[in-house]
Amino acid sequence: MNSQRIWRIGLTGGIGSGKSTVAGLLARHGAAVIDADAISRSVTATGGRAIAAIAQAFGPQMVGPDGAMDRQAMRDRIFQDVQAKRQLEAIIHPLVSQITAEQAQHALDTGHRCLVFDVPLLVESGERWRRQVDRVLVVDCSTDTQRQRVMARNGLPVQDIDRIITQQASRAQRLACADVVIANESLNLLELEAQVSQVAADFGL
Ligand SMILES: CC(C)(COP(=O)(O)OP(=O)(O)OC[C@H]1O[C@@H](n2cnc3c(N)ncnc32)[C@H](O)[C@@H]1O)[C@@H](O)C(=O)NCCC(=O)NCCS
Ligand SMILES: Nc1ncnc2c1ncn2[C@@H]1O[C@H](COP(=O)(O)OP(=O)(O)OP(=O)(O)O)[C@@H](O)[C@H]1O
Repeated sequence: MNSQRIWRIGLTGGIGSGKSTVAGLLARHGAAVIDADAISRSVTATGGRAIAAIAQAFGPQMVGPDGAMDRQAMRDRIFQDVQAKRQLEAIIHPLVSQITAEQAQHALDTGHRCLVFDVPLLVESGERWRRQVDRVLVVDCSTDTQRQRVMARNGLPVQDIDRIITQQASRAQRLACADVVIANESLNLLELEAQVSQVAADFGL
């Protein structure tokens, strides 16, 4: 493929699929990674741009004494109440879009030719994200592997993980949107690196 062209890659996958790991590997190949989860965390951290709106919509108890959103309380709330989830997304997603666009412009200005948008909810967003990217790269694994990885990573109880998984697009829906799939199942990290190197080469990295 032409190494001079600009590639905008939408990287997505279910919770614990390995998106951030793949994003980190693509960054090592020279991609500029724009991480929607990290931006979402920054706007809900102490002094973040979403804090005032969150306190207004959910009550001041949803903001801790440090001025950051109480993430555990919010997780417990939104994955049990679809209305609350929509309300939080309506506050956070426009900010994420705005900061994403700023970071993408900065990446282009500093000479990057491959931009990777790490967006957990790319498929769920319908056309909103898909029309902004040239290719959709899905990191895929079984639901059981998702559970095991998330439990090992942050000790979330399995019923909480399952609640999140059921609120996300299904594996089949995600695969139906994919232009490229990284099958991150029964692979050790070296084997994953090899798959990512192949994908990176296809995008001029
Ligand atoms: C629910 C929150 C408080 C949980 O925080 P926590 O620190 O436990 O997890 P973290 O932010 O690292 O997210 C982990 C994963 O949860 C899943 N997840 C997060 N938000 C959502 C959501 N709105 N719908 C479905 N899955 C979600 C994603 O797979 C994500 O990668 C937080 O994720 C949040 O503020 N979510 C709303 C904003 C959002 O939609 N973020 C997703 C991408 S912009
Ligand atoms: N092939 C693999 N072998 C072993 N561990 C892996 C592999 N892929 C990912 N992991 C581990 O699984 C966990 C989840 O991976 P990662 O954080 O990249 O997923 P994610 O899709 O970004 O998750 P989330 O949506 O929750 O942010 C991490 O601890 C990571 O190190």
